Amino acid sequence: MSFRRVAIIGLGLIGGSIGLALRDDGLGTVTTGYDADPAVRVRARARGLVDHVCDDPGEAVRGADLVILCVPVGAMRDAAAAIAADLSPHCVISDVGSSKRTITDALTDALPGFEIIPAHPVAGTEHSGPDAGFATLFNQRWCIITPPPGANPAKVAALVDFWESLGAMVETMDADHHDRVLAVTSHIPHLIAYTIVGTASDMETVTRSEVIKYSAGGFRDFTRIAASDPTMWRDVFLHNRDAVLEMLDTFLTDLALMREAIRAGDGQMMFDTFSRTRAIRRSIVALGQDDPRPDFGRSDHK
Ligand SMILES: NC(=O)c1ccc[n+]([C@@H]2O[C@H](COP(=O)([O-])OP(=O)(O)OC[C@H]3O[C@@H](n4cnc5c(N)ncnc54)[C@H](O)[C@@H]3O)[C@@H](O)[C@H]2O)c1
Ligand SMILES: O=C(O)C(=O)C[C@]1(C(=O)O)C=C[C@@H](O)C=C1
Repeated sequence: MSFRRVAIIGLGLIGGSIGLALRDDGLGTVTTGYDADPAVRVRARARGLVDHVCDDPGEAVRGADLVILCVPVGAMRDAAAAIAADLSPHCVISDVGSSKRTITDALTDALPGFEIIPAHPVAGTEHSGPDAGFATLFNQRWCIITPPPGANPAKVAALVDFWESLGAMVETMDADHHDRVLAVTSHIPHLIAYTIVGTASDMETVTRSEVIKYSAGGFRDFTRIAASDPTMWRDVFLHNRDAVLEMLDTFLTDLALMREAIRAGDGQMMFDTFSRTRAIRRSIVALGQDDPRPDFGRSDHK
């Protein structure tokens, strides 16, 4: 089976990118969309993010065989409740949220009896909103699908095909495992970036102008990540709390070891750690999995 009519709820970076990618896929998929913010709907129409931008969530999902919720993690339950009465009984409900356990539970509660197959494209930028999306966002990027136990295998396979048709590489895993992995690879890195940029700008001995003036190197890379959407990231930390706290404890233990090495002048410990992490970066690049976007991975990106 393949999805002929796709409804996108939330027309920001991720929803808009899905719409644009579907427009370009040549498969003739009909797309509809809705966003709670009227100004976003205006921009979505102007950019042609979907074939039909609706002013009502129910109208957007009527007749759809795939509905993808592309709203902040904390808005998933309300977005699901708003479409419940208008869904076709056969349709698949999915999402793109950055954490998976609490979303799976919220969607199962809000939409009893529907086929819910959560997903997370591990692709994004620090930009958000309807003008931020682009059709190639998912090319060669992972999309993790977390089918709940008992999910219909044919519908899971159709969702895998759907994401592959957008250019993504797909992996399936359990929602709790997803949340622990992403806590380390995405959520804590964002927390570190938000914190270090905040720390630097708060320091009394480093004026704001010095922070800006000398931010050409590593700090500049942190500022890109720390510019990510505050609503999105607040929700991620509220909803992936347990996994983030667990991984944060491990990170803080390692940071304390590093602090002790610096205090004790243990150059060998630092050299060994930095050599190990350099090897990790080099293996990512060798696998061709550093960022394929042409303007990323350079020190002069915006
Ligand atoms: N930004 C990233 O890098 C990235 C990557 C992968 C997944 N995600 C996930 O994708 C989701 C969307 O993120 P984004 O970056 O596209 O955010 P965004 O801010 O660009 O877009 C979200 C849109 O949802 C709309 N919205 C909010 N509540 C709504 C509701 N109840 N009904 C309808 N519309 C509603 C907002 O008006 C906004 O336009 C989030 O769950 C996020 O965790 C983000
Ligand atoms: O490239 C970026 O700007 C991102 O932060 C994208 C990123 C990530 O951490 O990799 C951010 C959150 C998502 O849920 C998925 C992707």
